[in-house]
Amino acid sequence: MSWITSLLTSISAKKPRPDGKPALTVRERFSALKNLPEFLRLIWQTSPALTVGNVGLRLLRAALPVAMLYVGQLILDSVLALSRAEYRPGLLMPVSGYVALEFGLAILSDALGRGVALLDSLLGDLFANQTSVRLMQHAAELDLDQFEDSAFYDKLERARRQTLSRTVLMAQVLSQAQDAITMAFLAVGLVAFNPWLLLLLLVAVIPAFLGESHFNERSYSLVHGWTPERRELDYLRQTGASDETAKEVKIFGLSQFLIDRFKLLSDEFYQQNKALVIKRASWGTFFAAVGAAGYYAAYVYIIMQAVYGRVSIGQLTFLAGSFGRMRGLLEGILSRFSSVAEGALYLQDFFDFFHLKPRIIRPDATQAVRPFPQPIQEGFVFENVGFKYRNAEKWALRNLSFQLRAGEKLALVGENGAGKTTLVKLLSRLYDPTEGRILLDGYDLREYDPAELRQEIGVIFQDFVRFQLPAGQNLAVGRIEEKENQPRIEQAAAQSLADSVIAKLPQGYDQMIGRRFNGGVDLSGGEWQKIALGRAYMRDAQLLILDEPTAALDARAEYEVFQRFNELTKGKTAVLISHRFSTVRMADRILVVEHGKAVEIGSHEELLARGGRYAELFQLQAAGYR
Ligand SMILES: Nc1ncnc2c1ncn2[C@@H]1O[C@H](COP(=O)(O)OP(=O)(O)OP(=O)(O)O)[C@@H](O)[C@H]1O
Repeated sequence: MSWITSLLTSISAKKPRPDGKPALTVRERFSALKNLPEFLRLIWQTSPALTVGNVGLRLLRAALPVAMLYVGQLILDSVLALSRAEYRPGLLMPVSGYVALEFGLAILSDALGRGVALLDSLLGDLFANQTSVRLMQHAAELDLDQFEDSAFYDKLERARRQTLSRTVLMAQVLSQAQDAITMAFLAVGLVAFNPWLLLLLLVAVIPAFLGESHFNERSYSLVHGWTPERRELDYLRQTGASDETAKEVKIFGLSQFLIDRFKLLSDEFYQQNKALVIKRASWGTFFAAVGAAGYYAAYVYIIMQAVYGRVSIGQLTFLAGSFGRMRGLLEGILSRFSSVAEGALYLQDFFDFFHLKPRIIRPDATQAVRPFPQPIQEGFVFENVGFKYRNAEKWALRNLSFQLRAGEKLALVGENGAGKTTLVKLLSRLYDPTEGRILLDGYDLREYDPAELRQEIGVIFQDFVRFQLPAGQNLAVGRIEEKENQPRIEQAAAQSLADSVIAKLPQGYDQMIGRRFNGGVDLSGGEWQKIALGRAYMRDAQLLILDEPTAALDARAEYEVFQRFNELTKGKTAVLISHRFSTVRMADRILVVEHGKAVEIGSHEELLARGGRYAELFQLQAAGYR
């Protein structure tokens, strides 16, 4: 009897999951089902008409099996009666009527089955599309720092992967209801004959159900625990073969390194999964045999009843057919139940992602939202601002105080990692300070609507995005509402010197740039930078921020860009980050940042005269040119 002990241990043991957490209990598995109503509501919202149609067809279909079995019984009994009677004309009439009825039911059943499959697939596609859109919308609302958290990525990843499999869950939940109704119809006949048969059925099927749900939970845990590694696998696959990485992968001969890592991870997953699926298949075979034994016991019982003449041959086929179908249905319902429960566990991840809330939002209804000043009067004041990145030990900025006056051009200088880009991110409220505050015209930046603030700020980051879009649209992303406004796009291109780049493209503003898509043309680093700069000019922003906007430009282009920048931003506030002192010195004032603190602020001349940090850095660079 050791196999029974082993089965029971295997099913009831609370083995740790691969992610280190204990295995889910039956109660936890059931409690995941609470996600289903919300899920059904989402399906209903996708298309009420398709949902009603789907449920209606399934209800009709649910009644068909019992009707067909019953007509089968009538046919058989009348044929047997006929075979015993003398032939008389007209005697065949009822039989042919029954056969015609069964034929009609068979056609109807097929048509309904196809109708259900069609509505399932239409509803499923719509649901997947709408979910992807919701996913993108929600991701767009979240804060930048949430994107920098790897736990967040795991959630996003799981939510993404589940968009498609949710449509399978939908079909499963609906089939579950349909089969339950069919079972109820069939059960009526079976209970009338002998209620104990129903019990036998349950006993035969329940071990299979427990086994299934146990293995479903194990496989959920395996997949769940492996999310970070699966993200890494995707990353390795992408890095090993993509246009963006091909150059360095080749030059540094990295492909074997990437392949080895991929193999190591994927083999490990394969081994763990293999062990699980083999166990699952073995137990599955055993449980199926238990189910079959129950079925044949009942079958023998019904046959005996027919032999003793307690039921007719027609009833024998009806009962045996009902029992067989019920076994199939019950097995289906129970095993689907565990995969529905598994789906519901995955739904938890899906809803978890949607429950993530951004923190940088419009002030709530109890506080008045301060209108953005038109124009800015005093400017921005940093008061003892400190900022620490999520999961970072070190402060990126600390005790930072200075004023960015309205209408001035302020340059930020400092060594790598000093905190310049971080300062700019706080100014544009991609993050909020961990300590201290930033004031705009005397009020905390948090009192303004972040969306309005971002409209008034134009930022071009050093790691700006090279959108795989036509040249014109690549500029228009600076103000996407104006994407059809060709004169405006051309003007921005002229201001940022991107016009000469675009003039060389075979299809001008319509030329796809970047190599990802057909016919795309790639640009040089400096050419991309000119396009990105054009985005800043697309905006009507009161504050322009350029984070190393000219690092890839040649000396002449850089000089020209800044001449223009000064003319074009007259009266506007601007922040420039640059390591080139030829650029920096054009600013009205210069702020020197060191280890997250402001160490000096003043004009080029003032700072040189002071002979401090700026003067030292300036001399250092100037010496290189002598
Ligand atoms: N997303 C992030 N998560 C954690 N730490 C970060 C993040 N971004 C920057 N840091 C850290 O914050 C500090 C300041 O970085 P920041 O990018 O502001 O420097 P920077 O002055 O702009 O440097 P560079 O001249 O190299 O562009 C650095 O120590 C950096 O490692």
